[in-house]
Amino acid sequence: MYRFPEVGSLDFPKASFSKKSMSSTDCFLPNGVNLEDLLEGLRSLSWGAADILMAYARGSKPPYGFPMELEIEDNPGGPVSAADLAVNSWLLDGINSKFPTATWKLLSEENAKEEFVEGLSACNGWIWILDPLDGTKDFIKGTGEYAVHLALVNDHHLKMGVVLIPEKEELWFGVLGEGAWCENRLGEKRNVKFSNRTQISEMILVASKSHRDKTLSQLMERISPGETKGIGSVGCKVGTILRGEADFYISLSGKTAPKDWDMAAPEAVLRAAGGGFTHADGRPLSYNKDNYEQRGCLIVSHGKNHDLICKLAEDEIKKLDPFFEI
Ligand SMILES: Nc1ncnc2c1ncn2[C@@H]1O[C@H](COP(=O)(O)O)[C@@H](OP(=O)(O)O)[C@H]1O
Ligand SMILES: [Mg+2]
Repeated sequence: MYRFPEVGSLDFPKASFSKKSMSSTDCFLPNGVNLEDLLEGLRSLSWGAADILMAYARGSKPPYGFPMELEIEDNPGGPVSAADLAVNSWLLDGINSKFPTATWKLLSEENAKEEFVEGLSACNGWIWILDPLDGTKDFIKGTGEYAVHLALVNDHHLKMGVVLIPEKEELWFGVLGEGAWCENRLGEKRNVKFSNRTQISEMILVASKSHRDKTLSQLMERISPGETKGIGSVGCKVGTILRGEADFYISLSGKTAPKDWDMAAPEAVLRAAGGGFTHADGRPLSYNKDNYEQRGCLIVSHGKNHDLICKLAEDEIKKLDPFFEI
């Protein structure tokens, strides 16, 4: 049986997807789950989610009986809209009904509070980590920079991820150790296309627009890339790297931190494609632990000079804040 590499091991598997190379027999999945059926189920759930979100984004009636009104609740952890809640229930119900016998648990940004009480954060075994709407602030503003994340984790290690970017008609899949690819609504596939830029002075850095404190701004300035772009949603930022439009992304926690559901699926797709996704000291991320926070300085890149970017970021952050926990 094929064993997937551990999270964080930068062994750069092949970047392209070949259907021939992937069979349901050599893929390590929960008992009774077949890879082809899983991919098919994820395709229909994802495009259904795209229909719901795009309807809300355009002010038209969402399908599947979800309410028309885009109500928005302002919470300390960020806004939650009717679109977040609709896609949350679409995904949770959909996974349960498509795979009724699978022995996995379901954790999503929207059910995390209840599940945390039940101790799901510490659970071993199979678990889906879902972000029904990543980039809610951008969704509300209407920039189109929003995504849906689904990641499958076993014993705290990533196995596969799906990142849907509705406004670009892109459905990215990544199976660790197998490869990553993009599909459109017709199921037409294309490969990841990383850029060839490796000189920091010509590389393009993407970062959050709405979570950019003084330390992150100073760090970005000190790293001094060729260009810097502010993009909403972690999935959309990683999408720019997968398309070769950008080269690396830096996430820095401050008073708040991104969570498992922000990082898990984008990491799975990027690493399955051969990219790098680590803390600046090279440590891998680990999922569904304690409070689901992904604190520290995270470096996400096309993988061609990941160690160099990490070293530079680590040195600079130590100068800016010697107490920062990388
Ligand atoms: N420093 C931080 N603190 C809290 N959340 C963060 C964060 N950086 C990123 N995120 C989360 O990551 C997602 C993308 O953020 P951004 O667009 O700023 O990069 C958002 O998720 P949600 O939209 O799912 O809440 C946001 O809440
Ligand atoms: Mg999110």
